Amino acid sequence: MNDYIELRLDATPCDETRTDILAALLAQAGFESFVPDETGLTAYIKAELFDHREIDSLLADFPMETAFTVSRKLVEGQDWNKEWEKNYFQPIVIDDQCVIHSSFHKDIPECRYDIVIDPKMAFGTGHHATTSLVIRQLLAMNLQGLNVVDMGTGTGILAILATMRGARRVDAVEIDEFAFTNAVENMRLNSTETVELHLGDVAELAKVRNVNLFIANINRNIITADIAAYAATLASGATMLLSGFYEEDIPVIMSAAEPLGLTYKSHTTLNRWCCLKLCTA
Ligand SMILES: C[S@@+](CC[C@H](N)C(=O)[O-])C[C@H]1O[C@@H](n2cnc3c(N)ncnc32)[C@H](O)[C@@H]1O
Repeated sequence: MNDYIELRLDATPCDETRTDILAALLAQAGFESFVPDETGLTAYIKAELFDHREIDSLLADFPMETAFTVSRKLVEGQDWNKEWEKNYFQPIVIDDQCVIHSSFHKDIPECRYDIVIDPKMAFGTGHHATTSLVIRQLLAMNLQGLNVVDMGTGTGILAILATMRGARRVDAVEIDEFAFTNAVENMRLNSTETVELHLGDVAELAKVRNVNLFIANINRNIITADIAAYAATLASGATMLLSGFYEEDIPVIMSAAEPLGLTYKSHTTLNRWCCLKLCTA
């Protein structure tokens, strides 16, 4: 278990745009986990990767007029995950249909779909806008009998829900070894071990074909770089759900998608984040 630095950044003024930008910049600097609140953001990085000069220059170049107060402390590895989970991951209900909670939670609201996630360091508890936007789409669609890909599965949350919603085959791909291991555990917790988990990147799609629903909640740059390989897996009449980017990024995504025969169907947004639905002919 690693020791972590807990970095606390209070922003004045503070709003969701600022904490989102801050989290994105800190992610590039190696931070792994982010807990935004009304006054700022708490973020975590492995102690050996922490470089205060990088934080100073990142804040100096922050793109919006903002004053920051910064403090940090060392969090020893042993209890870190447990602390984080207990303090910050509360059960969440989406569209009155789907509850996501951890195995240690008590008094869980009853819902048609009950997903257990012990996230450790992986992304995907349903609390981030991008995850919940995709979950809402999955709850609204008929997934019965579909072949599904979940690219960038993180905790496996979307692959788990797709399986619960009746998908026939679900392939889930994750590049990060830690998240992959966590997804394996979460599949077991939800009895969804039928999900075919792949450790790797877009190259894992080489043998995947005839996909009816392709989900990728990653980020704009990876999606635009890899979308041709995503499109190559699709059956006719397939749907693609893309997230992990802002509404203003839609034209960039569409300029990569349209030459591949993918057309715009609709999009939903939450806190500027976007879930884009595309379809093939
Ligand atoms: C934003 S998280 C989404 C997690 C989960 N699917 C959700 O919706 O909450 C993106 C995930 O994609 C993974 N990832 C990043 N680049 C990737 C790539 N090129 N191929 C596969 N997975 C990737 C990250 O490690 C991370 O777990």
